[in-house]
Amino acid sequence: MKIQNYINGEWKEPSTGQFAPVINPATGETIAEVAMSGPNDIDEAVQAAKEAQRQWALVPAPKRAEVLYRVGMLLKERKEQLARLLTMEMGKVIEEARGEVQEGIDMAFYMAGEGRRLFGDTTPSELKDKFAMSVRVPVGVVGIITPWNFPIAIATWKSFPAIVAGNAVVWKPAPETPIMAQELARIFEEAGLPPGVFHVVHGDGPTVGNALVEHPDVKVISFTGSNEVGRMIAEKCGRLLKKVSLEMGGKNAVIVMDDADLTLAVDGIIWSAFGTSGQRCTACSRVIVHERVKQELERRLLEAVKTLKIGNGLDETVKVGPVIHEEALQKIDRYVRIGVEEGAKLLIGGHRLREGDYARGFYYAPTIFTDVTPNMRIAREEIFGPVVSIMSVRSLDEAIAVNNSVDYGLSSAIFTRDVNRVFRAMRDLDTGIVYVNAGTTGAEIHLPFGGTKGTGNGHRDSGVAALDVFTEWRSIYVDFSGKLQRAQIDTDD
Ligand SMILES: NC(=O)c1ccc[n+]([C@@H]2O[C@H](COP(=O)([O-])OP(=O)(O)OC[C@H]3O[C@@H](n4cnc5c(N)ncnc54)[C@H](O)[C@@H]3O)[C@@H](O)[C@H]2O)c1
Repeated sequence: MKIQNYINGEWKEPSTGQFAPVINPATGETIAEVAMSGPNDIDEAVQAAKEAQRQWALVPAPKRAEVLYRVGMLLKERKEQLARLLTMEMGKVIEEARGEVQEGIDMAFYMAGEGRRLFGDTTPSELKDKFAMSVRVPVGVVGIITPWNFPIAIATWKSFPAIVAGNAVVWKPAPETPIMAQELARIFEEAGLPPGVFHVVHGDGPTVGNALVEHPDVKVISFTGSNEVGRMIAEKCGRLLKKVSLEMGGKNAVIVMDDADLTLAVDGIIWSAFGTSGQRCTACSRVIVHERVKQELERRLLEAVKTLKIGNGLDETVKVGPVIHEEALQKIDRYVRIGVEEGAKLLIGGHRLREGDYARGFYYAPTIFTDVTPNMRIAREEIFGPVVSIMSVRSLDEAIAVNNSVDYGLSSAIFTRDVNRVFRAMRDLDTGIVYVNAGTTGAEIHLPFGGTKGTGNGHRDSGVAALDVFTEWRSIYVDFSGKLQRAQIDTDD
């Protein structure tokens, strides 16, 4: 399968004529080839998007929303087929792949509903016979740049609100996972989205991603990915005075207090630490446990990890799939060596899996460190693999301080039965998402998604908050007095 760009409603060869292999991480096999485009392809897509956007913005929003309803229905019909393709290109287990497609379905219906809202504000004017309101208007052409770990969900979080708000979209997916991008473009086409409103240009970050960021006709960049790349993009957008929304990494912690339901805590930790092989921005990579229950929690975690079946995610009984590629495996392994050198104690795992069926894919054993201290690198830096570090504390105050001591602020969780502790945690955990008696993953699409500190720059994906990224506020004053009324001057006082 040769994956082309989708520009102005047509499938096109990249101007470079170049393609790169797409590898199934479970088997190491090449399953497709993806276009490696150049800046010219971005320019062509942006010019077409600019043209199409003018007409699209004139379509009433409830009519724009009807396209999203049809997109939602098509995603629903094809859920199983899409989930299987997703598992093949990205590696996550089939159950999670179905969940990811479901996020897209939910987002389609939710944002279709926004087509009949897109609420503005009316407010009294300070002058007589004058009407004041503010309305959302589209920004124009939106550039979307996404990572490989959620190849379809993140694109739906960004493109659906952008499109319902009347923008056109140029999307650069991660080169590791182009198949989902191809499928989403096909679905938009079948749903009747006019040509030119949605484009996909494949390629690498420094060439194609950068061309999108720097293009003068792209008014907003919505980026999800690593902190290093996000910072670089933010610097460029700062110089260009371009609006940019950044969703980046996490170093998310589960706090387990001494009154916690430990069975539930173990389930929550295992699911959020080893689901998607730890390759979620919200993955649990730290456990902050009260010293009184540390030993018991460790014993139960060890037992649970031993039952996890690792392998090809297409097998329904597999719970942990491969990681994305060799480079990721090496990075994870480097961090494990660092942890050992820093003096952390390896409870389980800490090595690649190479034997038998694992020989050709990219597998890492679920890994738990204990006796980790908050200043160690494995407790501070994002590893993005199935590695979790246990730290012990003596109080809730200390747990909150340790949670908040890292540079990231995406997600956190607390297990406790004490309502006072729950409300303290809800107030004081410095993360964009807080879970009570659940793991650090599991966001729902109608709530804002994003984080504080090094995780982002204050914007949010999902929920109504996403519309703030893809619209501008326009304040409108209508004076029906028939005379010139000067604000702040022609008042009665
Ligand atoms: N907070 C969130 O919502 C969220 C969600 C998922 C993943 N992530 C983060 O994503 C990271 C993993 O994904 P990744 O390895 O694909 O990230 P990455 O930053 O390497 O790549 C993300 C995207 O940026 C592009 N890119 C790379 N260099 C670029 C450049 N110079 N200019 C423009 N674009 C460029 C890539 O091609 C890719 O499409 C992790 O750090 C993870 O935490 C965050």
